[in-house]
Amino acid sequence: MNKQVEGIIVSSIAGFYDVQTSNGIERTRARGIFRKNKQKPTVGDRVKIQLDEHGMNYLVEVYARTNLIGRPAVANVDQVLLVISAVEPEFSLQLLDRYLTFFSWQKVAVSIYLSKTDLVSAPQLTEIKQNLNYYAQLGYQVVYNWEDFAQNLATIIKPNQIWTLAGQSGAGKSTLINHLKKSLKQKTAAISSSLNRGKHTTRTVQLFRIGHGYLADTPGFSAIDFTPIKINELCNYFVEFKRVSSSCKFRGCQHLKEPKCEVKNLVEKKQIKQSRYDNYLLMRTEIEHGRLPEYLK
Ligand SMILES: Nc1nc2c(ncn2[C@@H]2O[C@H](COP(=O)(O)OP(=O)(O)OP(=O)(O)O)[C@@H](O)[C@H]2O)c(=O)[nH]1
Ligand SMILES: [Zn+2]
Repeated sequence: MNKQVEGIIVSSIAGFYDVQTSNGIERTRARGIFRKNKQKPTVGDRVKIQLDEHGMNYLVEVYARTNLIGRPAVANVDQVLLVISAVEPEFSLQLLDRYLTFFSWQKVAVSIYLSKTDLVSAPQLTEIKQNLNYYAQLGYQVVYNWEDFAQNLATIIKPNQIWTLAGQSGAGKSTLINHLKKSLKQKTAAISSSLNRGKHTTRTVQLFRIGHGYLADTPGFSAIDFTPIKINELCNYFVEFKRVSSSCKFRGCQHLKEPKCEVKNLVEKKQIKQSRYDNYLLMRTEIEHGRLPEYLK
């Protein structure tokens, strides 16, 4: 008898998909129907598989995705661990706002990890922390110390959540993954040793089990493009603008030249950070021109 079970694709190699089920990992192949429909099963996809006692398991259904982000792509990302460096590359609020806006649009929660704190002076670090405090107050988790974070990861990552890393090139994503992998070695060993990989197969991205959730093992992505965002919706992805926008006089207020705008009012009162507002205007211009600035290509 054939049995159908559900699971999550944790890695894909040369046409095979490894699916974590409640009974461990099953190696499967995709049915031809996926190729015909130009639907490419992807790591992170929630799927239904058919187990065959003769050893050929098939992936029979891919459930609708909440999102598909990164390079290599991961589906159904719940949370991004955004790596921002204190220096090399220089700490940038503009960059931070770009990422936060992009992920807000993609309906992905974000935790912020500040890397390279060891390379800046105490006053520089204090200034950066003051800036990041604003974001902590908005509700973003801010992490300064990966050791603490690694220790608590199993409880921070909720059951079946999928986490991935993002951040500028050189920010320290690979370094962080390596730290985390080392400190989680015992817990992640199960997946790696249960699969005997061919030597010359191309690997894409693999999900590691952490507690009852998953973390992608590759750095995710550095460049983002939010020019597909509709310009009139951009303000909804700035969480503090969105929260107060019902107090603006006009419905659908874009917080530009409209009278009695609560966002502008709070910027003036310094309750909304000036740089957030400035970056909002910059992103509007960018969407209008429909292109990525040179330095992010
Ligand atoms: N001193 C110090 N160096 C760091 C830290 N994190 C990363 N680095 C260094 O910064 C450089 C870039 O780090 P990576 O981890 O390769 O950065 P990445 O984000 O994976 O970069 P891409 O692969 O280009 O996207 C490496 O030389 C790291 O050793 C840190 O916390 N402190
Ligand atoms: Zn307004």
